Amino acid sequence: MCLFQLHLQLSVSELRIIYFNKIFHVILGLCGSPQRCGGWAVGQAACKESVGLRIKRNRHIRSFEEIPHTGRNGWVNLFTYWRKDRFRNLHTHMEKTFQELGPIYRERVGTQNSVHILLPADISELFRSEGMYPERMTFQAWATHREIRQLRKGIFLKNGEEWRADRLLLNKEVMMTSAVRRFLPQLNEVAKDFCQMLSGRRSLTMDPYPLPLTSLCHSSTASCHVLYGERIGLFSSSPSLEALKFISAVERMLSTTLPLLFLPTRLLAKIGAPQWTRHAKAWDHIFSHAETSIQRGYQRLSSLKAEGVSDGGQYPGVLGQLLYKGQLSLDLIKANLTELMAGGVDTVFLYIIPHATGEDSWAKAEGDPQRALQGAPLLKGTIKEILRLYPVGITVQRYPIKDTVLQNYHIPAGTAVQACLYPMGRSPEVFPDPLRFDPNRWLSSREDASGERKGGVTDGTEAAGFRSLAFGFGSRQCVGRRIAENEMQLFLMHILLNFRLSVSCSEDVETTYALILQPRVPPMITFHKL
Ligand code: HEM
Repeated sequence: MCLFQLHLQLSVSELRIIYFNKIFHVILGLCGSPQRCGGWAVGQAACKESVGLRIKRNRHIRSFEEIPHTGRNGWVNLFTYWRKDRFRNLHTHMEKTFQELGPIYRERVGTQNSVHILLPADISELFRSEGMYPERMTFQAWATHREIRQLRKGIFLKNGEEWRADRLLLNKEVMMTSAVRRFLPQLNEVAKDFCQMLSGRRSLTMDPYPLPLTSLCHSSTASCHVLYGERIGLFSSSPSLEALKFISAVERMLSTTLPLLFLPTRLLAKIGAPQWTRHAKAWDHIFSHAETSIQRGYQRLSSLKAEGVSDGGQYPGVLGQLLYKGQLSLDLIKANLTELMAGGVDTVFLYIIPHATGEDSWAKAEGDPQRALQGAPLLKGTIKEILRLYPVGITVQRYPIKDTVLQNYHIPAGTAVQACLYPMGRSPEVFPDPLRFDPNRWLSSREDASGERKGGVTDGTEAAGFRSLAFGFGSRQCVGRRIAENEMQLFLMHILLNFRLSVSCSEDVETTYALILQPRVPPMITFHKL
């Protein structure tokens, strides 16, 4: 699942963030709270050693029960969540709780009990105990929908060997460098067409409310082009009804997921509760859209094959690649592409308000999108910086497969642990001057564990690689990552090549959480044709 949130504003000499400029409290030090753990610094130092070593050397590992917590009764907590409308402010609630309790805390909400961490050293420790088949917390409502409708699950919902088998096949189509090379021209074409669509007038001011829709249109068009090898028809003056209905179904699916997170979905389904019915109907629509696209793609490829016509070297989309290879059944192709398509659409809120970065990589690359992106490190840094401050998904969750130690507390195998990205991105312990928007902080030459560049690094440990985690980490990280990153960078590059942008006001813009992090009110943006 996923969404782009780019929100910058021009300044004379540097890119400066303005969109979400609410000043949040920085993470406080450790002193004061009686529940606070033995020491943040101690824990960080300890995490540089292996868990095994620490267990031997440190005779004072504290018990799980001693981890600072927000209250023992999950139902009282759930009631407080509801009373204080905390579901929509989960990210700021987490940030405040870290400030009060230190770098690790437990929270029980309803029947869910999880440990929260934010320091890269601890997240790197969590990564080391995730095993060969990493698992996330499940969206039970999504799983219930597949079970009730007797549909196959895709990688988002699968676990164990079944997940790994599908995931390895999909990695070849969307994550590997050879795959990226194949689909870059599709993404480039969509980004160019989007600019073309905006180019009709010398200057165009976009109302905040259609803007998210426009962004969704861009992202879904890009994902659709890569996944199915066809355009979804959203960039014309009269976008196709089918495409608009699909987008609205994805929006409904997302907005109805959150309230179902802490409720027994099977029971709700049995009694036909309206919350459930709305959710299930939205998924039904998403599946029927995928079915139609797959049928169309299948027929197109079959007729080309029957006529002995080659595709002329044209990329047939992930669908075509999977069909040609025949390693996944049609049911599984459908299950996975539906999840990929929903994942690709739900995220893209692209509010890019930058000034020209001074990078002339496009001219130097002579129209080759791959070369252009390679020559534009600041674009990459910009995207990372935005996702640092406004991660789409506010946490990444794992269940360690072996007992581990975090911040000197014993964490039994199987505990739900949430790496909290939003508080991490704003922590001065992790990023110097965290509220400053500075893409340059990512321009270091060092690489992290996933081959990505590190940013604003404050120490030289392996954990330094665990700072840019908006796409998750390890083998379960976002499978759409390469699509998303390249789509965002190309979009940003084409916008910069064609427009100067400005934002009408510099007032604070607050964020809200609705399964993904969103702006409460998107800003008004003007595109001035260059
Ligand atoms: C800004 C864009 C995006 C962000 C920030 C994002 C973020 C994430 C995150 C944090 C995860 C969980 C990773 C983990 O547990 O370690 C995830 C998983 C996933 N994402 Fe994305 N995503 C984005 C775009 C996309 C796109 C474009 C697609 C599809 C084309 C996609 C499809 C998926 C799928 C299918 C999974 C589940 C992978 C698995 O369980 O193996 N995402 N995403």
